Amino acid sequence: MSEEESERETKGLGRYERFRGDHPIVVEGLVNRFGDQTIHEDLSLTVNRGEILGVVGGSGTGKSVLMRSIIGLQTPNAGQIEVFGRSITDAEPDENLGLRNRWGVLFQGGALFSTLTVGENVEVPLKQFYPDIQPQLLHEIARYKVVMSGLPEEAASKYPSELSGGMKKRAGLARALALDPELLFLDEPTAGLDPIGAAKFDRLTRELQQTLGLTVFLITHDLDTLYEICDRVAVLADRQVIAVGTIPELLETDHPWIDEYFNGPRGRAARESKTRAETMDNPPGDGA
Ligand SMILES: Nc1ncnc2c1ncn2[C@@H]1O[C@H](COP(=O)(O)OP(=O)(O)OP(=O)(O)O)[C@@H](O)[C@H]1O
Repeated sequence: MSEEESERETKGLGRYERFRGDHPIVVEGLVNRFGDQTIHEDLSLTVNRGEILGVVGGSGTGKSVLMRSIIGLQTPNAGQIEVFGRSITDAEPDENLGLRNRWGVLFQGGALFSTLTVGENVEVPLKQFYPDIQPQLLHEIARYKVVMSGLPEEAASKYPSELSGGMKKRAGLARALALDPELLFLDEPTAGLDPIGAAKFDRLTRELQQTLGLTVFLITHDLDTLYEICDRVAVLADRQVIAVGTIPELLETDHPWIDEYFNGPRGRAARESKTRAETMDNPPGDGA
């Protein structure tokens, strides 16, 4: 084995290689407890490369804790988590797995540094992973990510307090995209946005996923988002992922929470809205 091959064997993917496996995230037998409260018990989930996976569940079912476990911010009590084929759970908290620059995260609320401009916020991960980068290049990359996230270029010099809720989400997205990730984690990206802003954010997510070849792990309560852009949906309930599949597949399960969620008034409205949009795009008799 050459030196290069042996290094790859121990370190995993080289920085400029893309993950070619089918499943960038594999979670098996995950257990998370806080005191005597069990959040996850034997939870398993496999994410397919290139998909947008919606993650849903009632409040407090542990969607954010699951995301935090996958990105190594939460040490589980038991179980295995592999990201890009490397174990997150076996690693020491500070161990450099060569993975953290391969994913981007949009936390709930954006989690921007309030004393930094939007551009400077985007520069933070760039500086962390490329400490020798030239300032001019740093600014240019940051501005590019700002524009890519659907913000005007001038937004780069604004502070988070000067932005609307929707713009803050886009700024958080720009920072999540800073390092050209292969995997994007979005925690309730459309929460607090008006329906038009939410629909625009959904479209942006889909466009970015398609053009950049991203795999997206998307926690949401937004039924329209699920219908519009998610390839599959994972449902958290009873401390586990109780079902994962396309929405039609989920509708065939007879779990009461899934039934109430998708067949309740909001679920029906989202489905009808999706059907209406599809009918307008492909009117009957248009396919001849
Ligand atoms: N660091 C922590 N210490 C103690 N309990 C925690 C901690 N983090 C999360 N929890 C608890 O774990 C449970 C799951 O939290 P989590 O934020 O993952 O839920 P969620 O499904 O994302 O909820 P929501 O949809 O309301 O955002 C909650 O009861 C929460 O209080």
